[in-house]
Amino acid sequence: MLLRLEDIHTHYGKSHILQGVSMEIRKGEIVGLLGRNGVGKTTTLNTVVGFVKPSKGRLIFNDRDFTSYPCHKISRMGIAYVPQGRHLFPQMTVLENLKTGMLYATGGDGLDRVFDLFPNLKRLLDQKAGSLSGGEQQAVAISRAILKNPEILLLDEPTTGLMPLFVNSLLEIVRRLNEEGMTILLVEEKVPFVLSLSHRIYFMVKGRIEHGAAKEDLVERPEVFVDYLGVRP
Ligand SMILES: Nc1ncnc2c1ncn2[C@@H]1O[C@H](COP(=O)(O)OP(=O)(O)OP(=O)(O)O)[C@@H](O)[C@H]1O
Repeated sequence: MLLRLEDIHTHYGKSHILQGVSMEIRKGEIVGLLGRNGVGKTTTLNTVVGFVKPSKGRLIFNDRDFTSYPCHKISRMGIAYVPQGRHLFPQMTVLENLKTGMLYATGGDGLDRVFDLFPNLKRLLDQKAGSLSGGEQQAVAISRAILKNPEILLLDEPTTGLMPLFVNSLLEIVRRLNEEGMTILLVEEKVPFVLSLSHRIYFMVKGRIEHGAAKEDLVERPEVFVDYLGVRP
């Protein structure tokens, strides 16, 4: 098992947001995390990367308990995050943004790999990140995350604000990263996107994982999506 969440409880002040989240992600998988707005998907990712500390439960990565680790140590361990909204530095150039991802770089082919995945980035290096299109910004955000050569990449709503053409190329990029060995945890509201990519999907309801199933099982039982999300895939 690469990443395991064991009975995770997370609070924001007095609000008890995660109420016992347990899930497992095996090496090499793409795992989707679905749920209605506000059930705690982003909080789950924020808890894994150490932005917020759980009040109860354990986080395990490669058999190591990292529940109490600070963010930078979690990042260095091999967990990368592309947050919702991308969080680039808009006034900095693309290259400067990428360099922030190289601070803790542990190896890999660095920028060559990024240009291989996103050839267009090469001619945008001197442009301010804030001037780029949504698709280009997403490319920078993903590139910055994978420069650390992580074992697992957490993606939060990566298709938000992308034109359909970019959504398709993002799908191919995520698939390719996975084929090259990267494990992916994907939070995304576009169900067809998640269904197309994921090997397994977890369904979250009010701060808990209520259901988890392999993609093949879900394809045959679309009513599961209605039960947990209120939509058909
Ligand atoms: N910093 C915060 N302080 C207090 N409450 C928060 C904070 N961030 C999120 N919440 C609350 O925690 C709950 C879960 O939010 P979260 O963003 O994890 O949900 P989500 O499933 O990712 O939903 P969405 O798809 O809307 O992003 C929501 O009720 C939200 O209002």
